[in-house]
Amino acid sequence: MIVLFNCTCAVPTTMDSFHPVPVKVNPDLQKERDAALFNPVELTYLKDGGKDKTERRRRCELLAINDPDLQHKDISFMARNERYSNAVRKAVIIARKIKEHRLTNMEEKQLYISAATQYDTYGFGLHYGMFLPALSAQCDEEQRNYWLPLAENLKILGTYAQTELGHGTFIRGLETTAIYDPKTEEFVLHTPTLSALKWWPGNMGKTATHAVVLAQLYTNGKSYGLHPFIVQLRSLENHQPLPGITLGDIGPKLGFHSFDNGFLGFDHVRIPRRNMLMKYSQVSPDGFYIKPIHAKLTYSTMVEARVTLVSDIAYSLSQAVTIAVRYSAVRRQTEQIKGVKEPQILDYRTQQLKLFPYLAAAYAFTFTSFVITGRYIEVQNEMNDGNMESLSELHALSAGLKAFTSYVGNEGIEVCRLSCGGHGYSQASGFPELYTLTAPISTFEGENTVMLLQTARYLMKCATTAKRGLELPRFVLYLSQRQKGQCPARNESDLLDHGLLSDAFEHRARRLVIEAAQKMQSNIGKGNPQHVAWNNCHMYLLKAASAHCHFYVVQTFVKYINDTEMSDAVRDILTSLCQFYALHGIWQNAGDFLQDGYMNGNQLDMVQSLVGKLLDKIRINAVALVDAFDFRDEILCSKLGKYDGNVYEAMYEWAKNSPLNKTEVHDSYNKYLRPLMQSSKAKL
Ligand SMILES: CC/C=C\C/C=C\C/C=C\C/C=C\C/C=C\C/C=C\CC/C=C/C(=O)SCCNC(=O)CCNC(=O)[C@H](O)C(C)(C)COP(=O)(O)OP(=O)(O)OC[C@H]1O[C@@H](n2cnc3c(N)ncnc32)[C@H](O)[C@@H]1OP(=O)(O)O
Ligand SMILES: Cc1cc2nc3c(=O)[nH]c(=O)nc-3n(C[C@H](O)[C@H](O)[C@H](O)COP(=O)(O)OP(=O)(O)OC[C@H]3O[C@@H](n4cnc5c(N)ncnc54)[C@H](O)[C@@H]3O)c2cc1C
Repeated sequence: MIVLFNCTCAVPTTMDSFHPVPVKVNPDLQKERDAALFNPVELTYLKDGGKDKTERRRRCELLAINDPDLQHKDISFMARNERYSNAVRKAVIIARKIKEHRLTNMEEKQLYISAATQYDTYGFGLHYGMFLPALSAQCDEEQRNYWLPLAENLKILGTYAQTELGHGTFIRGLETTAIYDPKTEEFVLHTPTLSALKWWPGNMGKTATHAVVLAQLYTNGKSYGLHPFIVQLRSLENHQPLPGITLGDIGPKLGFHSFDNGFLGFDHVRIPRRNMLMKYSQVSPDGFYIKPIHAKLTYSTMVEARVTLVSDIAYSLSQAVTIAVRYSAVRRQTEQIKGVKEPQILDYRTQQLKLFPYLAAAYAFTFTSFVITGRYIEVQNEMNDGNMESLSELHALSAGLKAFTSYVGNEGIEVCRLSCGGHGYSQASGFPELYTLTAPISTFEGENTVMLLQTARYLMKCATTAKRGLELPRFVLYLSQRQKGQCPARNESDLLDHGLLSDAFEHRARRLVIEAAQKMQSNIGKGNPQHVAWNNCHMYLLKAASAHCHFYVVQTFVKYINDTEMSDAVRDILTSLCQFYALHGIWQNAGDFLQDGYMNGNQLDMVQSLVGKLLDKIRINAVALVDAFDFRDEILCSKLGKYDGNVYEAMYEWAKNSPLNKTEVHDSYNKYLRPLMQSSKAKL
């Protein structure tokens, strides 16, 4: 390697550091680490749930990273076909290795998969991410006993086929039909129109042998709405599509290049009656329909996926800020005083204002993901006991948080990319892959606007319940409390109080929810039908749902700090980060806090001044805060975000591997350039 950058510092060799020693660390990055006011590893333990969990995670990651069978050239240099093939190859190896390493616990499997796939998609993502969860949630016991062992042992490979070419959001409008034929005790699956082709399901184009297909159930001449069916798509002998089934890949997308999102059509395909997943609703051999205990139980796979996506977005945003903060500590730009070294770009206030809100959000979303995952497990247990009471709450919470966090997460990743200037645009930065992997989270598993409107729908009902003085679930209890008048902050120190900040977001959410409910009422009062009133009020509803989610995140951050044991140093930095998250949120949404006079101009001035002051507190700890996420270089896959900060050498090495550099003179010179240049009459 040509050394273009001379480094002098060695990585600290504490017991807790897992980074390879002795690499030379960029001195600017080392200086940042030396100046930090807390030990990042303490925060790592906190985030992972304890030192033993951190160690277990690192062991799992190393198992994958050090495995020669899982190595390959950089995916940036692969064409799509090669990427797909590589993803499938790795998925097969991963499955074998998980058994060999006896990784039985789900968390360990996920850690291993994530380290093994690095920043590419997992070749069996839909199989494990949606097919298996759908089977687990929707099969009755006999079906579970039959299908789960086949799926778990990869004897069959599955996908989740719901969306159609003409219908994604409005799933009640899906066109694929499953008509019961009592004579043969079979369902006949059919795609009646072009727009009814299943379109988008991941791993369906080329990989899956089976699918959980969502189709409109008809029996005895009556329609009973959407139900899940397990359907074999390809032969288990030679992988050819079965008779009556049309399958293919939908072509290249913005990202997800290794993924075979597919299309699927049925031409009167017959499946046995017991291929309808019958945990909640059943069709008897003679065609009698038994309805589920809750109408929306068919949608439960999506709820689970939305909960998971909150963790995924927190993870991706953490990666983006890690890359951008480390690079900003290493990158120097624009001489300020003649002859004095250019400053680190991290010292520019504008750079801090770009990055620190997302650094704070990455922590806020991580803690939020813990809470929503916990709530999901609680509700799941209640539902297993036949109690469906909290399903609507969970739907509203997961839909809203999936949308709120993915909006911010996608925006944050793009801002982080921009904050790295030109190099952020290179695939070497890791941003293009990170961005395109996370961008569709705003769309899949429920388009974000639609999801926020679902949350709003629930909040409108709660507002009515509150008005009637009836009981509300814990997470919306605030709607039944009276507004607290004006913000009591008299000085900046008052504004740093977590309770006061949480109250401000609570006030804003309650006001916007009540306002949206009033707008709806007055719209309906004017004689508009419900759906027209709803459409007329979209802007209020969206704002109300978003403010509710924002409050939920602030409140969760505050509660996490209050309820969790940690050292004073870590508490101090998390407190600053939480204050910054909340104050920056107020500053960015100042209109909402001023609109009803809850805050005044003077208080807003103080908010702005505090945002500036907190930048300094975060600045000194910024590198340590991203180090605490504890991403190995092999997982971060970014030449800009390397732990040792030796960015320029890494970029140069990486560029040398570009396929265009295989020969000094490219073929196109002889084919095109030379004839052009030599045909010219002009002589040198
Ligand atoms: C060895 C290895 C072992 C282990 C490995 C472990 C892990 C594997 C590792 C990695 C894999 C991880 C991830 C996967 C990999 C990659 C991911 C890649 C791609 C992602 C895949 C993407 C998939 C999809 O996108 S699937 C399709 C998703 N589609 C949607 O989300 C559609 C959105 N639309 C809807 O949800 C609905 O139609 C609607 C918009 C909600 C409206 O529905 P509907 O019209 O029916 O309802 P109404 O509006 O009339 O409301 C009626 C009523 O129902 C309530 N409601 C609605 N939905 C729900 C619900 N879900 N639950 C509960 N209640 C619901 C609604 O609020 C109304 O209530 P009220 O009447 O009371 O008001
Ligand atoms: C990478 C990727 C992977 C996917 N994987 C799968 C998969 O494995 N299986 C699967 O079944 N599907 C999958 N999907 C499909 C995905 O779930 C849908 O695209 C998603 O649910 C959004 O639906 P849509 O495309 O119909 O969007 P649309 O609903 O057409 O959205 C377009 C616009 O219309 C607006 N809009 C729609 N309805 C309303 C409304 N009621 N009120 C206000 N505005 C509205 C939206 O806000 C948006 O702005 C995948 C999609 C992608 C991009």
